[in-house]
Amino acid sequence: MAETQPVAEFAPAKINLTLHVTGQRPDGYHLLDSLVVFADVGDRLTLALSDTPALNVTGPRAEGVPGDARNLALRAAETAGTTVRIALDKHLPAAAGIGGGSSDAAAVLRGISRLTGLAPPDDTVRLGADVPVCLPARAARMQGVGEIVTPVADLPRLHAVLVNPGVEVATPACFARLATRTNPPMPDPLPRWSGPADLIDWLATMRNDLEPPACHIAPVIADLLETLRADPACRLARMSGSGATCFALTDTAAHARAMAARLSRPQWWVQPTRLS
Ligand SMILES: C[C@@](CO)(OP(=O)(O)O)[C@H](O)COP(=O)(O)OP(=O)(O)OC[C@H]1O[C@@H](n2ccc(N)nc2=O)[C@H](O)[C@@H]1O
Ligand SMILES: Nc1ncnc2c1ncn2[C@@H]1O[C@H](COP(=O)(O)OP(=O)(O)O)[C@@H](O)[C@H]1O
Repeated sequence: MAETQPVAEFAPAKINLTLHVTGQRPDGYHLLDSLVVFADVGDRLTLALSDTPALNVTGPRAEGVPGDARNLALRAAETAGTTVRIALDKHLPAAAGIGGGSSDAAAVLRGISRLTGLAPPDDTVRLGADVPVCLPARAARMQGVGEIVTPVADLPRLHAVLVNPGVEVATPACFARLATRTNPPMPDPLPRWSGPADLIDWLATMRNDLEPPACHIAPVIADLLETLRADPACRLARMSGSGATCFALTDTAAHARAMAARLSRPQWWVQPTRLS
């Protein structure tokens, strides 16, 4: 098969504004209720249909990312029953609670759909719990173990700083340390927020249930959250996913940029961003 013209896809960082763990299935997977948004920072992929699968990982965060069949980008193509050549320009820290691998997998599935004209496979949760929500990459409520994705229309756009303190937290270890597995869900239906300030006030009454276990596993996360909350521009600080990346919400883009400059540390990944 002659290679097709490559298509480009952006794989944005996934942020769990809330992450409520509401139960556990008999197979051990946890039931979640999470308000998920996407950042304007992320990985960049190009892919083309080809005879043999290939993956080239480059970019500032390429180190340590598997370049072989373990990579979720290649596994996504396999799930779609397609052979592609993928160039992955990695900007997101891995194993960081911002769904880098899942967002790459979703970007591959979107790219393959554009190349073949076929719809993505149904059962994408098998690739990873975050893949279904990363497929549309739009603000959504995520439930079940990740397979139930309900778009949230008109979510006010937020300004934020993302900070990863340079430690990896293993997702299973984080779930395993939960004190309780049956915690209250978010309200149903979700409220309609009048604007960013209203949304932030409401978020302050919600939770990330994985934050206490992650802080126990990696106390540097608790220190980071304390630093974020002490900053004059911070309206709300919380961890995303199973960590260790945390986000601080600010009133304006200028505040996010100024806060990011104040937070610069050698081992930290710090990004001002917009979430929507
Ligand atoms: C916690 C979340 C929240 O969005 O984000 P991350 O921290 O990964 O970004 C996700 O549910 C993670 O998604 P993902 O990383 O794709 O999960 P998977 O590969 O399917 O699962 C990794 C491991 O996490 C645990 N797991 C994951 C999802 C879930 N609903 N219940 C679980 O108990 C299981 O121990 C599983 O073996
Ligand atoms: N494309 C990818 N990018 C990053 N990590 C990947 C990728 N494919 C597989 N992995 C593996 O998946 C693990 C989880 O990565 P990632 O999806 O970034 O984290 P998280 O689930 O915490 O958001 C990493 O430890 C890495 O070895």
